[in-house]
Amino acid sequence: MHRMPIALTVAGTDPTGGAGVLADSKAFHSRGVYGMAAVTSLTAQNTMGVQDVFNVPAEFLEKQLESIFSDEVPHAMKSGMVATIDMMVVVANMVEDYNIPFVIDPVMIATSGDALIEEESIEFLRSTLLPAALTVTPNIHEAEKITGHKIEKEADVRKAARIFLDEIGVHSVTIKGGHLEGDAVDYLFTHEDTVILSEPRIETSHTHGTGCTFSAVMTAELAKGKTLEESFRLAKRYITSAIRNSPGIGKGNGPVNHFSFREEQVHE
Ligand SMILES: Nc1ncnc2c1ncn2[C@@H]1O[C@H](COP(=O)(O)OP(=O)(O)O)[C@@H](O)[C@H]1O
Ligand SMILES: Cc1ncc(COP(=O)(O)O)c(N)n1
Repeated sequence: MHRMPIALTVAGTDPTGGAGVLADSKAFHSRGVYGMAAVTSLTAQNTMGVQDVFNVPAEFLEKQLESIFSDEVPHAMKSGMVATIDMMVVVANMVEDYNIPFVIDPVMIATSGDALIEEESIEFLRSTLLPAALTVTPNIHEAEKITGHKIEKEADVRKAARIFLDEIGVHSVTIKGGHLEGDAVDYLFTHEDTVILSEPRIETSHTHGTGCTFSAVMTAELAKGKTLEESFRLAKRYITSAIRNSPGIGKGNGPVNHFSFREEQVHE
């Protein structure tokens, strides 16, 4: 029997498969990791926007997590869309009980601009959930919302990182610069050092689910026992390939290709 590393995602669904648990599961699988998923919310969405959201009751999220953890403890986990404080409490309790690498993608708004979590839950996210993570992976808008500061250039990214590390008390923060101008530059800040990764910007509107996919790949690598920096570097290479080879699905902001990086490596 060959035991595979296991990664768990705690996130919402996107029935068109570009974001949320479906995207995470594809990313886990393509990295050779066995994927599990506990669903927080069902969304009715597509590449054009979010048409509706149905939040799972927090007690039922808890039941899903109990089913998983009483059977197998994953080697790493991530959270995506966690819409309410009650659901955040359930996730925070679970993380406290099991000491596994935990990546928080602080999903707040979809690429289309639609809100995905309750405004009141943001303070709870800041005070309780974020300090429990090994790393938190905000995009520029999420970093602005969490720190309360506008981010336009690298100096602002560095200031935001100080707030995450010194005031919020995160272990590390991975700030994704996909929404800034110029090259696609991402930053990993820990208390000890900073790693900056840059790739030329790809001219495309097909970036639906990039954040979900990026954090899922980091989680998959952590599940294999890779370091935070190794996981960050791999996720950057993976997402660049995934965006470059997007499958052109839908009428709006289409999804990325979760398998192109793997195919490139097979042919290397
Ligand atoms: N047009 C692009 N070209 C190349 N890389 C991109 C592009 N847009 C986003 N990325 C990369 O995709 C990842 C997700 O970033 P971002 O778009 O900032 O987050 P989110 O999907 O959460 O909004 C990051 O690694 C970012 O640098
Ligand atoms: C269920 C769900 N979770 C997350 C996102 C954000 O997606 P992105 O990765 O584009 O920020 C989404 N649109 N839907």
